[in-house]
Amino acid sequence: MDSSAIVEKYFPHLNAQQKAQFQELGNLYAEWNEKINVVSRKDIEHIYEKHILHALAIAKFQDLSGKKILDVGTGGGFPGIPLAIMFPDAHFTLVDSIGKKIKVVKAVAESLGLENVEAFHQRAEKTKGKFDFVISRAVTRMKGFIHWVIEKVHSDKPEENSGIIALKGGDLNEEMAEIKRMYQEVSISDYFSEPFFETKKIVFVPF
Ligand SMILES: C[S@@+](CC[C@H](N)C(=O)[O-])C[C@H]1O[C@@H](n2cnc3c(N)ncnc32)[C@H](O)[C@@H]1O
Repeated sequence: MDSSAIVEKYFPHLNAQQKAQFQELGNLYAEWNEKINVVSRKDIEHIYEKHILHALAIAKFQDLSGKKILDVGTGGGFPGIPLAIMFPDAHFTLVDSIGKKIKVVKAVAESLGLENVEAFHQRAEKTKGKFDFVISRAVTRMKGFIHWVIEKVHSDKPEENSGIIALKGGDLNEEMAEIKRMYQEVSISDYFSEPFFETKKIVFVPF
């Protein structure tokens, strides 16, 4: 398995607790993935690069300190769990429509002592509450996603960012042409130099 060194390379100011949590995270997913498949078997070797660091691209794009975040279709906890380690004073609600994946999320959060994570076996459409940001990776096309979450995004401070932050790959022109809203697209290779990120993007839809 690759190691948390790749996280420390791009986030040199982690405290001792965060370093320990990131170090443990790979082991926890390796163990849980034997029982419940949350990342593909071949990807577990590259979990730090392809899942953990990928999730943390959102931390490079947006400071989430103090924010309320909803991770829709979190699967085993991506991008929510790595971001919850990175932003201990932000609150994360993670939902997925598959119960056994949420079981993994809860177990991982508990093992790490993450007190800023709640996880629910729930469809996005049924999730209640208001959030500063809704985040996701690999769930559905943006048009349908906006429909699911439009009522759930709010901002107390209009001068600060709020909206959807999605991790996406490849050519997004066709998908994003379906939406009528303004959006911003950022290449993750602006932050991370590994070839894996060459085709990866962050899409921000402000609300
Ligand atoms: C390809 S997986 C991605 C999981 C995770 N975000 C990741 O990147 O590893 C898509 C996930 O979205 C979940 N999902 C799909 N539609 C959903 C919905 N309407 N509400 C909640 N979760 C949903 C699926 O159960 C699945 O776990």
